[in-house]
Amino acid sequence: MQSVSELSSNSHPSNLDHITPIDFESIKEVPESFIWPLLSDYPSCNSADIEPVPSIDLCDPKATKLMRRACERSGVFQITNHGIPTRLLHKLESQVWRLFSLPTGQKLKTLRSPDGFTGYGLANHSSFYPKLLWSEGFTIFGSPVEHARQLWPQDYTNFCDVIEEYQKEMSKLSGRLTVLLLNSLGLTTDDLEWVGATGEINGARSALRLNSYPPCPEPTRAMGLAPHTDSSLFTVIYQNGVGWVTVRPVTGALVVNVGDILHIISNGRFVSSVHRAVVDRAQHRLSIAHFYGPPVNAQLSPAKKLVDPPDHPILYRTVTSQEYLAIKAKHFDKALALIRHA
Ligand SMILES: C=C1C[C@]23C[C@H]1CC[C@H]2[C@@]12CCC[C@@](C)(C(=O)O1)[C@H]2[C@@H]3C(=O)O
Ligand SMILES: O=C(O)CCC(=O)C(=O)O
Ligand SMILES: [Fe+2]
Repeated sequence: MQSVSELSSNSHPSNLDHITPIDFESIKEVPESFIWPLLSDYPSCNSADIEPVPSIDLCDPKATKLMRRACERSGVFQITNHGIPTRLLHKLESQVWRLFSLPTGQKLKTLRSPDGFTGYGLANHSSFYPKLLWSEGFTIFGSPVEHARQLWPQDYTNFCDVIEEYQKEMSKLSGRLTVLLLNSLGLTTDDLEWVGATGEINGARSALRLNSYPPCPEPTRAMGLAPHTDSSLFTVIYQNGVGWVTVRPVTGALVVNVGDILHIISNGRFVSSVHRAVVDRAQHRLSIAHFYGPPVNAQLSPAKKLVDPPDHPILYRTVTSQEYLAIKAKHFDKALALIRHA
């Protein structure tokens, strides 16, 4: 995969093009602005050379050991026995279809603002790339009721109820995952002042990102989401099929990837996985990503137990979550380098 800097340009046009998805209903061919430099990492037809992402059963007594190995190697794994009801996943998927199949004009009523996050639009990292993303998305922080009322003035409660139920389930699952991931580092929840005993984060800054990747006539030349790492502690993703370059979906499984913040807390031991989303000629792919993150005022620094010079020097200086998000929003893939410990 090309490095992010190879793909990105010096100029960062922040015009509306990098916020407003195209009208996929009327488009018949891929405009030049969506054709990326030849991508060397499009999933090859033979899946033999695709390193399988480990699938971990959360009830397996070896779960923490398997997680540690996956997080040290790639920063991504799939989970089964996660306890999220299948009928909820199906209800969620049908609400997400319902949103993205609205007429473009209707969706554009909730277009996110240039320096905002919530609402309809291209992923924020689009502005770091000269080419445009073949995708559309919708970001939710807390309740989506304001935007839902604009999308469905007469009938918005179903959407809000399903989103709320999913957010509650994701918070519980994220608490379980936090305990397991900290244990896999030899840490407990006491090592992080902003995490409760069962892994829940008081005042968590969590977000839901709904992603839609319509069928694309030139799937090997377009980009669904450009290479990036997530700024979360970790992200839990439900996908309806097709899958990433290395992640072939196991039905019913959820994908977990390590975010920048867990990478910092692990003092660099866990990989914050660079990932991207591919598109397909025939399939319309959806994914729902839940970003689990600390409160904005949380002090982020490598856990003391993991700093042990000279073999394990401290890699990052302390920043608040808010400071890190601001550095990431401005400097994107250079954010971690900018907070390296002198
Ligand atoms: C809570 C988050 C996390 C965000 C910003 C905000 C809402 C949308 C998320 C994403 C989703 C798509 C990739 C990414 C890189 C992007 O551009 O928008 C993510 C970003 C981040 O993880 O930094
Ligand atoms: O669509 C996917 O599977 C990737 C989503 C993602 O990486 C994101 O929303 O940050
Ligand atoms: Fe991501």
